[in-house]
Amino acid sequence: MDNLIFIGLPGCGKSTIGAMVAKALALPFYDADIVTERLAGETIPHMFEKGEAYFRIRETEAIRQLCQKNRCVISCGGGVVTRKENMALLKKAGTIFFLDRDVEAIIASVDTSTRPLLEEDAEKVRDLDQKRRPLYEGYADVKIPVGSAFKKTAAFIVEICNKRT
Ligand SMILES: Nc1ncnc2c1ncn2[C@@H]1O[C@H](COP(=O)(O)OP(=O)(O)O)[C@@H](O)[C@H]1O
Ligand SMILES: O=C(O)C1=C[C@@H](OP(=O)(O)O)[C@@H](O)[C@H](O)C1
Ligand SMILES: [Mg+2]
Repeated sequence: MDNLIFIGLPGCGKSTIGAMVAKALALPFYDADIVTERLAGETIPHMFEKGEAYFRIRETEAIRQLCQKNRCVISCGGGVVTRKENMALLKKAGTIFFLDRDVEAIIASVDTSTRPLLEEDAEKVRDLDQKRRPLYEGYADVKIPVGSAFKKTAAFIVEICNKRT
């Protein structure tokens, strides 16, 4: 309960900004992708070789475990919104922040080699944006615009959190 949870497109800054926010608020930080890799004992690209469905099952196991935590910062993988089960768990576990970064900015900077769904083609972020935007918007408690300076975005989120407590 009472966790800060980040969702949004791959490359929008969830992992980086989540870690910054956790540090500033002196809260534990968990990256769901890293927890998934640790639980499964294999990398994300390796899991995707067995199919996206296999990765999604492993991802849900990580989300289930993370949702037991209290007062932590949790950065999810971009596709967490594709399973209702994940979002039912996360909704109960804390406040959901949708990090909304311009798709073109993501395409210009994202590392495709570690993200199997982008398979060396960052343009695929456009399709993901079309499919997932309604989900990100629908599940968000708070929508945060992300500019080029992640530090500023993190500081803005910290300010919101400090005002709430
Ligand atoms: N401090 C920063 N300021 C601006 N852009 C950054 C910074 N750190 C990383 N990036 C860019 O943001 C992209 C996404 O970061 P990441 O946190 O991994 O996103 P996500 O976890 O949402 O996929 C990276 O590809 C990188 O180009
Ligand atoms: O958008 C997606 O479906 C995915 C996003 C990735 O996380 P990031 O959003 O941190 O890149 C990772 O979970 C996996 O490659 C699938
Ligand atoms: Mg990430």
